[in-house]
Amino acid sequence: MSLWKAAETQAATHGTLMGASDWTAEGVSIDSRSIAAGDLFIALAGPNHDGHDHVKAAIEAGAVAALVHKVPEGCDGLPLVLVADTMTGLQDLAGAARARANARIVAVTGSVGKTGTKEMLALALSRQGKTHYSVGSFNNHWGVPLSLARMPADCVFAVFELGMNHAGELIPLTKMVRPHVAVITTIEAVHSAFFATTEDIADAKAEIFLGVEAGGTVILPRDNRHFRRLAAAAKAAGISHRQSFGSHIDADARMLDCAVDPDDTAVFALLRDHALAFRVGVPGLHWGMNALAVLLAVGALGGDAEKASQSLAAMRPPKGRGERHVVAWKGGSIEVIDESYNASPVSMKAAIATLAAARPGKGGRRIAVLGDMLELGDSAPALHAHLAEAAALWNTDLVCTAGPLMAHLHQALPATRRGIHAANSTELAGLIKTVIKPGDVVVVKGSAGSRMAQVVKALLEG
Ligand SMILES: CC(=O)N[C@H]1[C@@H](OP(=O)(O)OP(=O)(O)OC[C@H]2O[C@@H](n3ccc(=O)[nH]c3=O)[C@H](O)[C@@H]2O)O[C@H](CO)[C@@H](O)[C@@H]1O[C@H](C)C(=O)N[C@@H](C)C(=O)N[C@H](CCC(=O)N[C@@H](CCC[C@@H](N)C(=O)O)C(=O)O)C(=O)O
Ligand SMILES: Nc1ncnc2c1ncn2[C@@H]1O[C@H](COP(=O)(O)OP(=O)(O)OP(=O)(O)O)[C@@H](O)[C@H]1O
Ligand SMILES: C[C@@H](N)C(=O)N[C@H](C)C(=O)O
Repeated sequence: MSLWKAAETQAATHGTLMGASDWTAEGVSIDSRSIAAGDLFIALAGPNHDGHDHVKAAIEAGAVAALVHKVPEGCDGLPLVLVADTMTGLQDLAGAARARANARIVAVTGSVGKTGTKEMLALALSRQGKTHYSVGSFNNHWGVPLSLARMPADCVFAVFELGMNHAGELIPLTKMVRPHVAVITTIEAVHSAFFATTEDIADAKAEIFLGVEAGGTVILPRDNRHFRRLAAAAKAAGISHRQSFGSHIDADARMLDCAVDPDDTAVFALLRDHALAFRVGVPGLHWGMNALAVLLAVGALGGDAEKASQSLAAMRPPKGRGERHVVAWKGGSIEVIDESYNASPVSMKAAIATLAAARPGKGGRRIAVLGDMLELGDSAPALHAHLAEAAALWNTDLVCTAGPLMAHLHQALPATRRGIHAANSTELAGLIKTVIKPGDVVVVKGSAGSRMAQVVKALLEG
């Protein structure tokens, strides 16, 4: 598949072609360590490396050419596109991809649920037309232009995830993507160290409206306490098509009932006046709610929402966001639920609530193994301690903890639920095997920086 011919790349980036100029790139990459044959490699400067030092390696690994702002040593004669600045070059390529596209485009933001919702949209839309979507959580000033630059000219739908942790960051991203539909999953105290109030978080998420195409649609969380603020911001941005999802009686996609099972989630909903029953292949009320946003977005893009609802049974959790593993354990087995990708108060509570639906084996327990939640500012100790209430509400049998912030939860737990506490995840990874018994279901969660993936690894080793 031809994505960027040399001449198209030159025109998009106003660059100078050097070396061979008859190449056609089938993909775009910014990382020599994961080059696919046929990629165009873009050499970016980051905090740890300068991609220019890896141009030769990228071409040896199969890149057809590299976009550079200087010719690295030993790269004379290689196929290059020389530009003034490679970051601007990537953005220019993204802009050219957007300009030539006929796709109907949806962009997803929100305090949590962006990646899961993006993946559900990708799954549902792929069954209705050629769909391009961002990989992983590529949602920032590098990830969004890279994902756009990778968009094939002939796709019917495209799905992008937009992230921020400071005010102002979404504006350039949404103006680059120019979505026809913008989804806000929810507004919560995530990255709250960088905001004075959740109103400020809502305002920063509402920046996504500023790039929505004329005649576009916004999909908003009806049950969220900032719903009216978001709706007013959308109106102020000139967007007249505003739809909502939630349990609220006025929601366009209204949750009537949701049954969380060990393996998946059954949703009964009203899509305006049309009743729908469908399953999402991941357990959790939050997955059911996010699915309603997906159905509205599919409809607003011109797709078939009912067909989309039936696609979602095939959904599987993205890496570190609820992946389930059955592990042989001391003559029996345990179930490990890997939620180690990230954590915030709202997603911790959702994980604890979902654990209640798990089915331990004979004599087994429901155990939460939790690492510090980061980027929460001064309220972090209290927000950690408050999780004791969620554990009580959802009858978690035992809570093991790691990290200085989780020490506050450890103290707040009643003795009956209080498991071991370790200074950090490395220490907990060494201790956890002494606690877990056959039949247990164990959810492991913490912020990426808390490295609870080490605990998951220890458990998977059996
Ligand atoms: C630029 C880049 O992608 N870096 C990734 C790279 O980092 P590395 O440590 O290697 O060094 P550099 O960044 O300095 O490298 C510069 C370039 O050199 C390339 N390179 C390096 C070595 C080599 O041998 N060959 C090379 O070609 C390199 O690829 C660079 O192009 O690798 C790391 C390990 O895989 C990556 O973690 C690192 O990724 C960075 C962090 C990144 O942001 N990547 C984006 C593509 C992205 O979208 N990543 C998302 C996570 C985004 C995120 O956290 N979003 C926040 C909200 C955003 C807020 C905003 N303010 C912000 O901080 O950006 C959220 O809450 O969701 C993902 O990985 O899923
Ligand atoms: N609506 C929701 N309410 C509560 N928790 C949620 C909700 N949606 C997703 N989650 C949980 O939040 C965590 C992160 O999910 P996901 O990766 O989809 O969010 P994200 O916004 O993309 O995160 P990031 O900004 O780190 O990329 C997971 O544990 C997921 O189960
Ligand atoms: C890294 C970013 N995607 C994120 O989600 N950060 C929070 C604080 C986390 O890692 O849990």
